Amino acid sequence: MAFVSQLSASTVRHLSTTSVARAGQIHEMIVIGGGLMGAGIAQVGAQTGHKVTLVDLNQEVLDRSQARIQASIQRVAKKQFQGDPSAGETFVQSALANLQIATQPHAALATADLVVEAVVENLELKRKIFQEYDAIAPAKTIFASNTSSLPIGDIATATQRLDRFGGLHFFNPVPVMKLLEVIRIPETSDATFQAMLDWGQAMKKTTVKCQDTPGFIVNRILVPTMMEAVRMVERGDASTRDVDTAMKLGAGHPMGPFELADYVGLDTVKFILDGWHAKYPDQPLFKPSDMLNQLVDSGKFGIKSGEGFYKYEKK
Ligand SMILES: CCCCCCCCCCCCC[C@H](O)CC(=O)SCCNC(=O)CCNC(=O)[C@H](O)C(C)(C)COP(=O)(O)OP(=O)(O)OC[C@H]1O[C@@H](n2cnc3c(N)ncnc32)[C@H](O)[C@@H]1OP(=O)(O)O
Ligand SMILES: NC(=O)c1ccc[n+]([C@@H]2O[C@H](COP(=O)([O-])OP(=O)(O)OC[C@H]3O[C@@H](n4cnc5c(N)ncnc54)[C@H](O)[C@@H]3O)[C@@H](O)[C@H]2O)c1
Repeated sequence: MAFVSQLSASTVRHLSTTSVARAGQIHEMIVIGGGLMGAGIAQVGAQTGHKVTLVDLNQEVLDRSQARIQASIQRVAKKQFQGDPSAGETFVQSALANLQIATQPHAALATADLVVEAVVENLELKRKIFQEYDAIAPAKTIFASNTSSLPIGDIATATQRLDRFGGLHFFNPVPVMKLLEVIRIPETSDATFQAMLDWGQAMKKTTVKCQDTPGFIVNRILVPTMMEAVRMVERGDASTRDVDTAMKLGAGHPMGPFELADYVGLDTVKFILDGWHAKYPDQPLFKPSDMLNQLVDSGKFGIKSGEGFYKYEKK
């Protein structure tokens, strides 16, 4: 991350106290990673009146994120302001005015109350980013990861601010899914945890609290269910299509497990599965899946690449 190294420590004033942004006082936020999740988090932040800076590796990726955000805000406005297009347009324009994009975070980091990281599911990358941000962020800034499967504590120890570190786990698609899991590590201070919960409410999400336990709440239950679906197909018990149909019509899920995997992104699904297999090698459910590996090896990442378990029309 050359851009962070370019900063001299003296360009950003470090506060001498370790007080965090007070509860309900998170106004300025940085989202690192403008992919599926980061773009959604940035969008909802901007829609709910936060000053947001979205950071990614290059302008091309950021332009794609911005286009996705614009299209999604339009959908939200159409739904929320049915029959009042002028109010809808005001909503869209004020949300967009709250959103900046940047390949370098330093200007925003000088005053940020919160940094939410949503880069690819790779522990070393997340640790490296947080270590670099920690050296230049003010003391008040709370750091949080949107990781699906990595222990928050393993990411947080790259920083000197364990008391101001937590997990903020959103669900895909962020503008639609109402849940936010708020995770604390043993060192997270009560003030930090409360600030994250209050922020979740300001983001108009329903928050649930969880300790730093594998998969938090949803993925602890969802991942084994999805893996059981893979094992069924591998054994030849049923087809992917029939498993999906069964779970939608018989269990009331909006998407079947293979549709959901394509929606999440098979590259991300593989990161999660490989990580859990490395951590729990004796758990047969998390053993690598040839079916999944072959798709990822051939660049079939699901909806985002146009093909995964199913084929999709390019948007
Ligand atoms: C099996 C393979 C391998 C398994 C390996 C195991 C590894 C497991 C990996 C686990 C991954 C975990 C990932 C993460 O940590 C946790 C998650 O996020 S899990 C995912 C959670 N999400 C879901 O479960 C989504 C379920 N699906 C739905 O709810 C719906 O299908 C949908 C996505 C909302 C889409 O609904 P549809 O009705 O199909 O489609 P519409 O287009 O009509 O949309 C409905 C409604 O929503 C609005 N909308 C949809 N998308 C957006 C958007 N991006 N922005 C704004 N608005 C959106 C749309 O306008 C519609 O509104 P309406 O018109 O109805 O008012
Ligand atoms: N996809 C989901 O359904 C989902 C749901 C909840 C949580 N998550 C978690 O959210 C995180 C992001 O997942 P995603 O699906 O948005 O991934 P994604 O691949 O869509 O996006 C990741 C983004 O990170 C950017 N990036 C990579 N390295 C970077 C760096 N050094 N600095 C800045 N940006 C960088 C990439 O360019 C990309 O735009 C992962 O930890 C994932 O586990 C994913």
